Formats: sequence, C-alpha cells, structure tokens
Amino acid sequence: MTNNTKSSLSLLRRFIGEALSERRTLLIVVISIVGSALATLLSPYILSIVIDRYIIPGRYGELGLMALLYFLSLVAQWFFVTLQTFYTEVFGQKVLRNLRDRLHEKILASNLDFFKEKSTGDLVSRIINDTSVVNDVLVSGLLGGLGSLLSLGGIIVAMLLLDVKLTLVALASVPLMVFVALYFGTKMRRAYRETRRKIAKISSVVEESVAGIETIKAFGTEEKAEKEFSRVSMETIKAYLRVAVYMGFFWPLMNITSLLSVILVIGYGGYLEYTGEVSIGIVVAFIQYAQRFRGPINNVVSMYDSLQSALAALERIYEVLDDENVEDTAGVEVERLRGEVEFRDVWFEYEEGRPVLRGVNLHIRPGSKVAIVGRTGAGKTTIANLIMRFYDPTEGSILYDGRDGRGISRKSLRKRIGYVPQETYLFPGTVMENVLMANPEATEEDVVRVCKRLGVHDFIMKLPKGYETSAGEAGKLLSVGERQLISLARALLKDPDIVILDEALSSVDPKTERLVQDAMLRLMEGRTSVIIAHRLSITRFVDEVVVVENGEVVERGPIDALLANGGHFYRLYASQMQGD
Ligand SMILES: Nc1ncnc2c1ncn2[C@@H]1O[C@H](COP(=O)(O)OP(=O)(O)OP(=O)(O)O)[C@@H](O)[C@H]1O
Repeated sequence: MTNNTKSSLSLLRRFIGEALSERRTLLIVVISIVGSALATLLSPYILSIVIDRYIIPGRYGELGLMALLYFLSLVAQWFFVTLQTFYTEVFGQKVLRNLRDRLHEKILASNLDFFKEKSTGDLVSRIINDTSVVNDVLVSGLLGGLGSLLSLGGIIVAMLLLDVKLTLVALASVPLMVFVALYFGTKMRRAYRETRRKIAKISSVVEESVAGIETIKAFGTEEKAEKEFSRVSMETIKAYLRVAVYMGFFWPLMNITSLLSVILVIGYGGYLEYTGEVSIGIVVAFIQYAQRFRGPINNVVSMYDSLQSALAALERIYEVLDDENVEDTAGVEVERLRGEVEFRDVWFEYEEGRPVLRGVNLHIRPGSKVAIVGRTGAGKTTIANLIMRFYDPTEGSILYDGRDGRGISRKSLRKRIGYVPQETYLFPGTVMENVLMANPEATEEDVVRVCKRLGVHDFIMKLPKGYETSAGEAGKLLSVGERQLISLARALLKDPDIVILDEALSSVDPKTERLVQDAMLRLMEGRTSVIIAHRLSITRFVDEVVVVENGEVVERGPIDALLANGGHFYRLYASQMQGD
C-alpha cells in the first residue's frame, strides 16, 4: 500500500467515524437502500410468475391477487426510493452542517497566526465548496454507490437463481458498459468539473473588476480587464460545449449497450424457451433485469472517479480543523481592571529569528495617558496587539494590575479594553447594530447617549436614515475619520477600563480631525489610555510620550521635556511640522 493510499484511507476512516454520529438517520438510509434494492428485484420476478403460471395457462380468474402483489411491489419500490432520496439528503445536510459549523467555529477560535497564510477566498471556498463536494461525493455518492452495488449484486443473484446460462449471456455486455461509463463518463465528469472552475474564475474576475474599479479607471486599463473577462468567458463556453459533446456520446452509448444486453437476452432466451429449457416468463424477467444494469454501473464507476476530488476536499477541510494555531481560552476571569499595564523586558517576533520588539520596558500607571510614537514599522501596532493579547510575548511578560497576562482569560481581558483600530470594519447591518455589537447588554438609548457624548450623534443623524442607515451604504458614504468615530462609539459603549487607540487622524480632513480628536479625548477621560499617535499633535493631550525605534523604547517622558531635550521625539515632531 502506498503512503498516499494509506493517508486517503485514514482520511476516509476518520470522516466515516465522524459521520456515524448521525446514526439514526443513517439507519433509515440503510434500511431504505436495502428495501429499494429488494423491491427492484421483486417486480420482474412476479411478472415472470404471472406470465408462466397465469397468463399462458389461461388462469385469468386468479390473476387478481398477483396483480395486487405486482402493484404492491411497485409501491414498495416507490416508497423506498423516495425514503432513500430524502433521508440521504437529510443525512448529507446534517454532516454538511456539522462540518461547516466546526470550520466556522475553528476560524473564530484561531489566533492571528492562523490567518497569515490563508486568504479569505481560500477559507470561504473550504467552508462552502469543499464541504459541498464532500457531501455530494462522499455522502450521496457513497450511499448511492452502496445502493447500486447492492442492486447489481441482487440482480445477478436473482438471475443466477433463475437460469445460469442466460445470466452469463445477459452479463456479456457489462464490460462494454463499464468501458463506456469509465471512458466517456469520466471525461464528461471531468469536463463538468472544469466548467465549475471556469465559473469560479469568472466570478473572481468580476470581483476584481468591482473591487479595483478606481485603479482600473485611474490607469485606463478597462480594455485589459475587458479582454481578460471575455477570455475567461470564452473558456467557460468551451468547457460547457465539451460537456455537451461527452454527454451526447455517453448517455446514448450507455442506452445502446444496455439494449445490446436486452437483444442478447431475447435472442438466446428465445432459443432456450424454444428448446424448453426456460419459460417465457423467465425471459421477460431477464429482459427487465438486463435493463436495470446501466444506472448502478454508472453510479459505481462515477463514485470511484469522484472519490479523488472528494478526498482532496476532505484533506483541505481537516487541514483547517487540525490547525494548531488556536487561542487558548484558559485563565482567570477578570471583572474589572484598575488599568495598570506593565511591559517587563518584552521581546516579540512574528517570525522566528526576526524580533520586532527588543526588550521593551514600559510602565503605564492606572488612569494615565500614554502616546506611542515612532517611524513606520517601528513596532507601535505590535505593542497594541500584545496588550490586546492577540499575541503573547516571545520572551518577558506583560502585567495587568500586577498579574501576568498569560494567566488572564483573553476573552475577559478584551471585555475590559476598548480597542479602536486604525481601520474600522463595519459588519452587514445598520449603523446602530454596528455600535451595539460592542456590548450585548446595551440598549439603543445607550448607543444614542454614547454617540451624543462623543459628539458623533449629529453626523450620524445626517446619514440618509440616521442610525438605521445600512452599514454597506454608510461604508460608501463615510470617510476614514467618520468610520473611526463609529469605532470610538463602539469602544465607549463597552465602558472599558483601558483604551487602545490607533488613530487615523493623518487620513482625515481638518474638520473631521477636530471631531475625531475630541471624541478620542472624551473616550480617554478617566481611563488608562494608550494611543498610537501618527499625528503628533495629539501628544499635547497625554501624560507621557514613548518613542519606539526599531523595536526598542528609545525615549520617554512628558512632551515638553522631550521637546526641550532635542532628541528623537523632537526630530520626529519637527519633521512632521515641516511636512505640514
Ligand atoms: N503579522 C505580521 N507578521 C509578520 N511581520 C509583521 C506582522 N505585523 C507586523 N510585522 C512587522 O513588524 C514590524 C513592526 O510592525 P508594526 O505594525 O508594529 O509597526 P508600526 O510602528 O505600527 O508601523 P505603522 O506606523 O506603519 O503602523 C514591521 O517590520 C512589520 O513588517
């Protein structure tokens, strides 16, 4: 056994083990599969008895009971097939929901390292497409294939019981049928899969055109985008036509080979009937059995063929589920914080061997306001990330009210911190819902109160539907600064003990700048505040300025002292003033 087959088998075994948790539904499916396989066998057999024992001897008076039996066998067939179709879907959907729930939960539980190498599109595709391939192929396909194998086996046994020689003749065209299913069927399915890939490609081209519309227009590359779209569009048409060609070959060929079986049965069966070896009824039963090969054979072959793609999808799903970059939820729950934060010789690296913070020592007293300044890439946001426990220090520790952060539950810690990132993400929903999300216990009145306190209320009321404006619409209407105002309202609604602000003042017009700055100062009032200051004017309002350079604190103190010093901060300040 190759390693590949072994790992495929273990993937499959694990999946089946998990799917077995839906035992009851699966039991109904298995019963209906067996029932429908048996019922399918029954009707040709009853027909043969009707012909041989009732119609040919002319016992029409006694036919009623047999007719009823025949009818009942058809009803049973219908009943079990319906049951199988419905419960296979129920089973599949349960397995699908379970997988999707676990994947989504996993994404929410993961730490930020998890997202480093995975794009949004990739994760979405794993949750939506890969799970649906698994459902189609491994659940519906495997169960359907199992039913088909059972039907085929049943038909062959029933035929053998009736007549061995005629069975062999009836089966003569099976290799041909397998060949057609294998060759044309496989080509058809592959071509079909290709169409799905092309459709995905078309949507990604459209997505890129919409997302990058400003860049496309600014650089005048409309023609290039148009060409790319029509190229992909053409490829899609070609892929569909390929499917049509193979489909055109496949189904008629399957029908012809199936007919070949019937002709052989009629020819040889007729001869056997003539020599008195079999009855007409048996020949008729064989004709019916011979017509029932084609579906199951195609199912079994296609199951084998699709297994590879399903296993690949399963592998991608388990790769996410097994990823070890998970945030641990352990630690003491904190109710409130006094707000003292202390960095003790903190070293941190995102990638091994490349320290971004190098021995940072920083003591922030409860209720004090600290601005962190420094050049791009100095490590300012990293400091904020560590306070939020998005990451833990590689070496050293961060203490909250004197307690090592590693011992505090992340969730409870984050509840006490109001974080305002530089870029505000608005979730689908209204502006009201977007602020409310910060605190599940808050009411709409609380939101309005908080917004009034921050001076944000008036500008929200100017939106087309005020607080009820949809975030999508608001997203287009709002500037970076205005979005940050919503973010500030979110943070205040939490009534946090510590505030971390990554200000976006540099990307804001002077009028909004004033509004955002005032809102920031109000949010910071009476709370331990760490502000990552890109715009140095805000440093006038803090107790202490901390200058970070190349991952190290190189200077700290009140703004006046630092300006008087003529050191790092003075140079930064001067260069920004010059720029302005
Ligand atoms: N997720 C990450 N993975 C790897 N490296 C990172 C990651 N985030 C930041 N870095 C690197 O860490 C260094 C510090 O980044 P950080 O974002 O803390 O700087 P900053 O001072 O906030 O910069 P800016 O003012 O531009 O926001 C940079 O060299 C950056 O490339």
